[in-house]
Amino acid sequence: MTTGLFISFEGIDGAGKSSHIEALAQAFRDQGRVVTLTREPGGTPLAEKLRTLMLHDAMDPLTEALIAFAARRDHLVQVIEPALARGEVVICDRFTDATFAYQGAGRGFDLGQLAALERMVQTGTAPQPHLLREPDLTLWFDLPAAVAAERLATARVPDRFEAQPGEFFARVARGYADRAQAAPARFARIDANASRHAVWQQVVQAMVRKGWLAIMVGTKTADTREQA
Ligand SMILES: Nc1ncnc2c1ncn2[C@@H]1O[C@H](COP(=O)(O)OP(=O)(O)O)[C@@H](O)[C@H]1O
Ligand SMILES: Cc1cn([C@H]2C[C@H](O)[C@@H](COP(=O)(O)OP(=O)(O)O)O2)c(=O)[nH]c1=O
Repeated sequence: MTTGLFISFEGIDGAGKSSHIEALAQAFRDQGRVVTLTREPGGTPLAEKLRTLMLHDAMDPLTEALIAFAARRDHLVQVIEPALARGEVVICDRFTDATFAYQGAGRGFDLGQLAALERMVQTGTAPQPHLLREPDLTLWFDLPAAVAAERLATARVPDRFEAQPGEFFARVARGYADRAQAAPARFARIDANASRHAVWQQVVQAMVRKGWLAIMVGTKTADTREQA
């Protein structure tokens, strides 16, 4: 049977992830793979309720971190692990790196305690009892906070996170950089300060380097898909 793949997209709000997630899912489908496209917080009925609370209700950093991990546990058990067991490609808009970047670096919550929660929540869900479930690859959309803020200024009504000041996103961006430095084999850095087409090319190259997509997919860009 085909081995499942777990791919996460990460980056500060406005980095441009959403523009490419569906295009990547389609590229895998074009090559005959079944794709589960999902997101965090969210991905199950319970986790989507927790997402609504997290994005709109005021709370302290510990509550925020616990809600993120509670939603993640349900998502892992109900959706991610079963899809990986079926050999599917799971593409997830954010995962645990977001908790380290937003609740850790952004809000200042203790990173050691987050690591303990990560172990508790992400161990024991996979068939291998001691495996800490993590993405096989994380596409990190790296963009200066000031550029992301310019992009978001006209884009949409801000939620609790998007309404944060520039310094918050500068800290979150550093949080992502620290996570990437700590696990370089898992991260593919995408220079998000480029045209949509150039960003898409980098996404495809990251997949080709892993041997997960054939090179021909790179001829289809997120732009051409949007126009289709
Ligand atoms: N490469 C790019 N260059 C300029 N603007 C972009 C680019 N990619 C996305 N955008 C725009 O920036 C905003 C945020 O993009 P989005 O994909 O929603 O980011 P994210 O999902 O990372 O928060 C949107 O208005 C989008 O149209
Ligand atoms: C997964 C996760 C997301 N978040 C935040 C980051 C985002 O601001 C927000 C939702 O992410 P996202 O789905 O990217 O929002 P949008 O649909 O507006 O593009 O939740 C955390 O703070 N901690 C987490 O663990």
